[in-house]
Amino acid sequence: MTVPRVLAVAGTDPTGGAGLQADLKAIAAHDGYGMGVVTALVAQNTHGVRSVHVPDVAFLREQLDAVSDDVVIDAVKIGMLGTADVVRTVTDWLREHRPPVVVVDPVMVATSGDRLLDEDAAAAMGTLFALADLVTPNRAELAVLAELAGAPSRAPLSSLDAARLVASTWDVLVLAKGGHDEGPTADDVLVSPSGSVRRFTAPRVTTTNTHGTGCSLSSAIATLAARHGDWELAVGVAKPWLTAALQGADGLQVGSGNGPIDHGAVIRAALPVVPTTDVWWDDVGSLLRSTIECGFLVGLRDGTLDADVFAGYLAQDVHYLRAYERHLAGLAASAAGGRGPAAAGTAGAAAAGAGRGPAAAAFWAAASEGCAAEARDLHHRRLAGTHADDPVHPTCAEYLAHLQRAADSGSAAVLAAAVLPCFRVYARVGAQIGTAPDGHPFADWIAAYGDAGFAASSAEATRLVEEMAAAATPAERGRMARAFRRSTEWELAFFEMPLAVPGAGAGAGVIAAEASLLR
Ligand SMILES: Nc1ncnc2c1ncn2[C@@H]1O[C@H](COP(=O)(O)OP(=O)(O)OP(=O)(O)O)[C@@H](O)[C@H]1O
Ligand SMILES: Cc1ncc(CO)c(N)n1
Repeated sequence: MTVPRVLAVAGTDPTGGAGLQADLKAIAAHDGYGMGVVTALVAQNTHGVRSVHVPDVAFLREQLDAVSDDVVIDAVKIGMLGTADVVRTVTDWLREHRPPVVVVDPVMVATSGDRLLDEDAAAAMGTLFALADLVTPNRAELAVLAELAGAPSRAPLSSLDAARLVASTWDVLVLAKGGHDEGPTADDVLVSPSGSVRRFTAPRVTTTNTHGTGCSLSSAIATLAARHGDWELAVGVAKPWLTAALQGADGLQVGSGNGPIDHGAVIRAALPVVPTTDVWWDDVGSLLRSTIECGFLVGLRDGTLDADVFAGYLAQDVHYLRAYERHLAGLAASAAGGRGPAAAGTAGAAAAGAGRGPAAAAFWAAASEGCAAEARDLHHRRLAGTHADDPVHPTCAEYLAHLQRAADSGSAAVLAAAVLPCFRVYARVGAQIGTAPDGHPFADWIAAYGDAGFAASSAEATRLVEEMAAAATPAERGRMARAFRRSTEWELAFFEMPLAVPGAGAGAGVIAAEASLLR
C-alpha cells in the first residue's frame, strides 16, 4: 500500500491551527503525504482574522498545475476559497484533473465568526460540489447550501432534510457536522444522495480550544478515504481521532484565544518515550566504539599491555579520582540541600528538586567514598612507587578543568551530567571486557569495572541525571548535553593518553571544543 498523496487547496493560518497548516498536520497524522496549494493568505491567530490577501487567480492556477503536472494526486481536500474567481479557478482545474477522492469543506466563516467566503462566491460553489465526493458543512454552512439548493428561506428545513436536499441536488455525500450543537455528544451525520443516513457520534469535549476542527476533520477523511476506499470507514476512523485531538487541545499552549486542537495527540500516545540520557548516549556511539577499540584497552583486555604503561595510566587515574571524589561529594551536598553547585542558583533542575533529597545525597556520597577507596586500594597497591610522583598529565588536567567548569557553573544538573560518562563509559568498558581468566595480569582492574555493583551505580547515576534533565530548562538541558558529550570525549582521550606519542596532543580536539561547553 502506497502512502496516499493528498493535496490541500486552502487558505493559511500562520498560527498553525486551521487552514492549510492544519490540513498538512491532519494528513501527516493519518500517514498521508501532504501537499498544499494556497488560495488565500490569511493574517489570523487564535483570536480571529485580521486581514486576507487573495493572490491573483492566474497564480493559483500555476500552483495547481505545478502539482498536477508532476504528481499523481490520490485525494484533494478543498478548504477556504474566498472569492468567486477562486472558486471558478479551482473548479476548472478540478474538471481536468479530478483525483479519485475529492472532499470539499465549504469554509464560509471562521470559528471566530469572521467571514471567509464572499456572498457571490457561495453561489458559485454548486458547480464545485458537483465534482466532489463529499461536502462537510457545519450547521450554518448547511443552511446556506440548502438555500442555494432551493430550500425556502422562510421555513428552514431540519438539518437532516437540508443535508438530504444538498446531497441529492449535487449528487454528493454530505457530512453534516454537529460541532456547534449542544448536548453531551457531538454528532455528525453522513447523508447520501439517495437519502440514506449514518450517524457518527462522539462525546462532546468541554474546551474552548476548537480552532481548526473542521479543516482537520476533512483532511483526515480525505486521507483515510484514499487509503481505505470507503467513506464510512474514513469518517469512522477520523471522528475518534478528532475527539482525541480536542481532548489534547487544552494541553497545548498556543495563543490566548480559541486555541488549536492537538493533531499529534494520538501519535504521541503511541510513541515510545526516549529518555534524554539515552539520546545523549546514542549521540556518543562512535566515541564509545573508538574507546573500546583503542590500543590501550585492547592491550588491557588481552593482557599484552606493558605493565609500566598501565602503572603510568593508574598514576593519572589517581589524580583524576581525587578530584572526581570531590565533585561527587559536591553533588551529595547539593542533593542534600546544603552548599553545593546547585545552592548557587535556584533556577531549572535545582529549583524543581529533581535528583535531590536524602536518597540522591546518599547515592552521590557513597559513590564519592567508593572513589576514594578505589584510589587508595587498587591504585596505591599497583603503583608500588614506580609512578607515585608522576605529575598531572595535560590530558588529565584538561579533563579535570572541564569538570571544574561544570562544578563552577552553578548548576548541579550540569555537574551531574559531566560526571556521568565516568560511570557509564567505565561500566560499558567493563561489560565489554567481561571476566578476566585466572592469572590475567590486569584481573583486579577488570573485576572492579566489570562488577555488577558498579553497573548498578552507573544505572542509578543515569536515573538521577535523567530526573534532573527532565526538570531542567531547555537551555540548562543543552548545557548538560554538552557537558556529557565533552566528558565522554575526555574519557576516550584519557584512555589514549598512556600510549600517545608525547607532544602529539591527545585530546587536542576536545580542548578546542571545550570553549563552547557552558554557553
Ligand atoms: N466540543 C467538541 N467535542 C467533540 N467534538 C467536537 C466538538 N466541537 C466540534 N466537534 C467536532 O468537530 C468536527 C468539526 O465540527 P464543527 O461543526 O465544529 O465544524 P466547523 O465549524 O467547520 O469547524 P471549524 O471550527 O474548524 O470551522 C465535527 O466532527 C464535530 O462533531
Ligand atoms: C484558512 C482558514 N481556513 C479555514 C478556517 C476555519 O476554521 C480558518 N480559520 N482559516
